[in-house]
Amino acid sequence: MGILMKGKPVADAIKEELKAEVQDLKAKGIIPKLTIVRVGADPGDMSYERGALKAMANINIDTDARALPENIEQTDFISELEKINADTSTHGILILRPLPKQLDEKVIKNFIAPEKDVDCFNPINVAKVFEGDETGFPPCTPSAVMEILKFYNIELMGKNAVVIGRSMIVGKPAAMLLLKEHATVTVCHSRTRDLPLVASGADILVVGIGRAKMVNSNYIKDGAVVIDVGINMDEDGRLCGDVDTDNCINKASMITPVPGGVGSVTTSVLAKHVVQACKMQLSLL
Ligand SMILES: NC(=O)C1=CN([C@@H]2O[C@H](COP(=O)(O)OP(=O)(O)OC[C@H]3O[C@@H](n4cnc5c(N)ncnc54)[C@H](OP(=O)(O)O)[C@@H]3O)[C@@H](O)[C@H]2O)C=CC1
Ligand SMILES: Nc1nc(=O)c2c([nH]1)NC[C@@H]1CN(c3ccc(C(=O)N[C@@H](CCC(=O)O)C(=O)O)cc3)C=[N+]21
Repeated sequence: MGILMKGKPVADAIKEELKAEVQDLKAKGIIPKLTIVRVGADPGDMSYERGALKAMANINIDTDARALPENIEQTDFISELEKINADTSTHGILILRPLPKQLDEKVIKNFIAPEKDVDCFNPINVAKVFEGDETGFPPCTPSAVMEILKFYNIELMGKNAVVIGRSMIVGKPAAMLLLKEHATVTVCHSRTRDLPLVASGADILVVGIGRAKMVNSNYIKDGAVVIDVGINMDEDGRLCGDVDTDNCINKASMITPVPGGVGSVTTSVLAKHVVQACKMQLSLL
């Protein structure tokens, strides 16, 4: 029987460390601040925003949540963004994505100030993650994956890691972060042939697909460590991952649940990035 790797103790450990750091900053008259930019009212965006605001309040990080109209034009969006870039009281900016289609992410990504870009939208930060340069912020979700692996003492050096999914927010950066820790990384996607065969070669399997419970025990090597990044709704409208946990728990040695796994660590990582951004901007790092 495999062990569930819950996110809460990981999130709590990150938060405790941050609270002390934020207190030290406060003594210097500095309060880190995150500005969240949301366009429209997508339920996924709203739930992430709620979680983020709660996490920041808990750590005493200031927040400013901007809700922009669904039909905002690109020039107006960019001028809003430039104002936030220029506002020295805000240290981190989270733009909830994906943006509606009139807003071209390929253009907008270049406008977010790289030093405030706490979720890796700007290509400068993408390049830093690719290089393994820790002055750049990886996206919070794959960082949360790495925090969980570290917390549960999962050895990565020389291990076979398979990532299913190649998006810029989950799969690709997760692959780069695993590579930095000396895992041998394979990245799979919708065109991968015989996915169960490739996945079952993994000592560590990271799944970020967006297909409810797609990954079953045929994808799992005996004793594998499984990280489920997926956030989906099942037939009964309940939150579930991309991994069929009940089906895999006897084969895997360790597995993250959904809810209560990666998603519950993501907002703590976001807070960590905001504090780091604040310190960098004030030359305290
Ligand atoms: N926990 C958290 O904090 C977060 C969780 N998520 C969740 O993670 C999941 C992935 O999100 P995201 O990366 O944004 O999604 P995307 O839709 O951007 O990417 C999905 C990836 O999965 C691949 N894929 C889709 N279907 C299959 C299949 N049948 N077999 C193999 N590969 C497949 C796609 O391949 P191809 O490239 O070939 O199309 C693509 O690379 C979602 O469930 C999302 O809700 C996302 C962000 C944060
Ligand atoms: N730039 C950007 N980055 C994102 O990471 C991003 C985004 N935009 N837009 C919206 C989606 C959606 N998303 C969620 C993450 C976790 C839960 C979630 O439910 N998490 C917890 C429960 C709540 C909690 O404990 O905070 C869990 O998995 O148990 C929901 C939604 C991130 N996203």
